[in-house]
Amino acid sequence: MSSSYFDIDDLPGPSNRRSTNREVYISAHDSGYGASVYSEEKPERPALVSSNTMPLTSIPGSMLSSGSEDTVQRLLQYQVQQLHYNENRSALGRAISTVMNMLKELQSVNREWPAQYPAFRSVNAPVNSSNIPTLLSSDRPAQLRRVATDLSFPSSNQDKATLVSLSPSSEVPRLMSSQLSHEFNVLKLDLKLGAVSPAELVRSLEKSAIASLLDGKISQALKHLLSLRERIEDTSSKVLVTGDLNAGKSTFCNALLRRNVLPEDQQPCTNVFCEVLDAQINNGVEEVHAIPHGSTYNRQDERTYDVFPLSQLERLAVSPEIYMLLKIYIEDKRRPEQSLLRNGVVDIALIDAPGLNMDSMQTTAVFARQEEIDVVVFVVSAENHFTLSAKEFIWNAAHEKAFIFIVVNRFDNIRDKNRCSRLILEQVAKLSPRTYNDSDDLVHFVSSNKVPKSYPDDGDDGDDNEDNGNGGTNNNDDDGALDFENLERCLRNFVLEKRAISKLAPAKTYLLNVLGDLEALASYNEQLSQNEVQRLKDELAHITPVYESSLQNSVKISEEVDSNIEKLVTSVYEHTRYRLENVIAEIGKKTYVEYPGIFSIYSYAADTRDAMLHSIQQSVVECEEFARKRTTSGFLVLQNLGLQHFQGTAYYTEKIFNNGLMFSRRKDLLARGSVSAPIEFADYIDLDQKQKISGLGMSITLATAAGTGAFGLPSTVASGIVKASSIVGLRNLRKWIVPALGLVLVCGAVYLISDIPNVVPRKLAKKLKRELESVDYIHTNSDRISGECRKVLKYPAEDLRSAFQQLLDDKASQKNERTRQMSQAKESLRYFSRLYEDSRCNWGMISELDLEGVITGGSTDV
Ligand SMILES: Nc1nc2c(ncn2[C@@H]2O[C@H](COP(=O)(O)OP(=O)(O)OP(=O)(O)O)[C@@H](O)[C@H]2O)c(=O)[nH]1
Repeated sequence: MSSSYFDIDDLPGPSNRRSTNREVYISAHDSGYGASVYSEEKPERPALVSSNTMPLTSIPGSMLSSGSEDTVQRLLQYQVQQLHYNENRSALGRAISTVMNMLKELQSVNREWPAQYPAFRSVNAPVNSSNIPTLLSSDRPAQLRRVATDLSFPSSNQDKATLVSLSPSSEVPRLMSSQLSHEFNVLKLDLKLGAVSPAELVRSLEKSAIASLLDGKISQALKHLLSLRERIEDTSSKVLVTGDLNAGKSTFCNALLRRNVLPEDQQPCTNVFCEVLDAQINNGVEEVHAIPHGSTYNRQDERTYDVFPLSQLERLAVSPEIYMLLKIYIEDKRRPEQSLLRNGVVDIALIDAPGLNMDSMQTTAVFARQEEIDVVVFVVSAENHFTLSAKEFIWNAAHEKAFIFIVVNRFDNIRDKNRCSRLILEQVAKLSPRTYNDSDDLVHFVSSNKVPKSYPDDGDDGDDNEDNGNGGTNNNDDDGALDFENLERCLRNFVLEKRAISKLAPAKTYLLNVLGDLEALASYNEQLSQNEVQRLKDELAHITPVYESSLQNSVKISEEVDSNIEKLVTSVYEHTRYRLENVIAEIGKKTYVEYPGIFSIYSYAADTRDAMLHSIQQSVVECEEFARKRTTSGFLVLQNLGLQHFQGTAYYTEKIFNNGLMFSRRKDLLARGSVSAPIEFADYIDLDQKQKISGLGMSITLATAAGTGAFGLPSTVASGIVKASSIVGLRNLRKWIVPALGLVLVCGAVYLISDIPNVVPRKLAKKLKRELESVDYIHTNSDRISGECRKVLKYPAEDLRSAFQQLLDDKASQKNERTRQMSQAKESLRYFSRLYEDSRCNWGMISELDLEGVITGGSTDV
């Protein structure tokens, strides 16, 4: 039996190499719930969908013993089918868990490192990127696959999309042109904003905004997977019976149930959807649960429905204004192989829909599209053939891939049965060629009111086996019963087969779509991560040597700068010391001011002292000037170093050096008046012993010379006097001593006074030297001047060092940042590679699940 009974010719064409292959899958496996994805290579991973052995529903011994060989064989087939169904169901259940875990992991990864999302470009949109031609050069037409489990076809104006990169061309993954040129299904972002194309939007949106949109999509997918899991775990199956007004839908349902449950009338009588279920579900109690509009039915909660006895059904079925659905629990006492509701394999619920008219059409169409409806049985009156509403409904259903089983009822009223069936089949062929091809299984001509009921007491009016008077009957009752039995068998098979498809196929298709999207997303991000790792590697390869050489330079230059500054400082110190030592050693050795005479000796001394101090101070100024020059040249050397390494960068800025500001704070001691050398009386007289003696000797000599000279006595006379004194005796000598001493004193005084011009400079020089020595003047000044050089040069040196430090800090932070990014990119690469492999592998395994494999083919085998 084919998998789909209506045309799939209008499915979109293949979109790319992989999609092309997937199309093979689609055409072979599409069950009307959207296309699938395809993997060329067989997965190598351990089987996600390993065989599972669900216990077979045991066949009651009574059935085996009481049933015919045919019945036993049929039951065995049901069991095998059920086993296959269970295997697929549990495999899909596990696959759903696996994919949910993958999605959850992606969600958490995406929150930490936003995943990149490829942009799609409409094939009609202008191409402006240089990498686009490769994307468009593919010889396949772009296409869309249907999204998720949505039954509707994509409209013709839906985006036909091709992938384009949102990254710079250097980062364009190589896979994009070949493998990613399809649009996402489940994880497709809803990017529609006026005239802006999704591709432009993707490009313009922040990475984080894309990530949060993707996050939302993942959450939706997780939710949907949960509902799919619930769906595949649901063991029941729902059959919707619909058709024209008065076609005999209720009668057909009753015939299937072998019991008059639903109200039948020549007048339209079913206005509310009636769902007939096995009373076992309702603890074996036969009753009606009428669900009012707006209420969500929960059998455990009586507030969600009203309870009525079965006898009230006729009244309830015509109260659409109060109730939207009637759940009718009835007991089917027939054997499982006969019962439809409780057949030992699957719990089937029959839903009798109101007859189709313009009002009910939409509602029924929506109802038929519901996920839980596994099969739609369309009842058409053999007398009326297909009405317009019927054609419209079947046409739409065909396009929506709902599975339709056609029952041509009231066949007993037809005289020329062959002509009738030929005409009806011709109509079916036009409406749905596939259904026509399988018409043996899918189109049945019956007379529902001729089916004998097991419960004649259920309000049966007794005309079950009689003509209802609507026309003559040429139908042989036995033939009719056989026809109906055949219909039942086909319907049962059809339900079982379609249940596998309607319940499991959406899960399979959705999983394949999610995995296809994950694979594409992973592949894209894997490639981006690879590019990122390579880019970071290149950057690190560039940054690391720069950092290391900057570090070495920085240490070397810092040491050089320190040593050069110290050399300069030492040279300035030594120069200053040498200069001051010389100057100080020389003071007192020359005449500084003219001696103005005995009456101005104080000013003479003061002027001499000031001149001496000035000469010292002058040399200090010269030393400072020398230091300024040396410091300026030192500054320039440092600045050149800075410019050499950092010109044009923000690390170093050129500065102007004003050496005139040097020594403005720390003044020379003399300038500060610390060395004052006050003038004292002693500064005029040199009482030094040696000087004194020599002075006195000199004065005697002078006195002698003066005496003799003054008194006109020759020196020989004087010595003669001395000799004479020794001859003349002490008395005579006494007469001479006083005048002689007076003479000596006068001579001494004359000498001292005359020596003042010499004594003052000498004494002051001595005094100054002593005072300068006491304050360690030479060292202090040398230290002050050289220290100022060090202090001043400290600033450009610091600037240079800080420039190096900033450069190093920058390089170090760049290096650290790149290293951090690298580890992230590697982590991301690992993750996306794994996601890619897992997605591919799981996709391959799920795609191999054959949901219909065991079906033995409708009525022919059973
Ligand atoms: N002769 C004949 N009459 C039938 C057959 N099936 C149903 N009827 C009669 O057709 C009339 C309508 O049957 P219903 O089962 O109420 O039809 P329906 O399609 O459920 O009606 P609405 O739901 O109200 O649209 C009843 O009088 C039935 O007895 C049949 O196979 N042969």
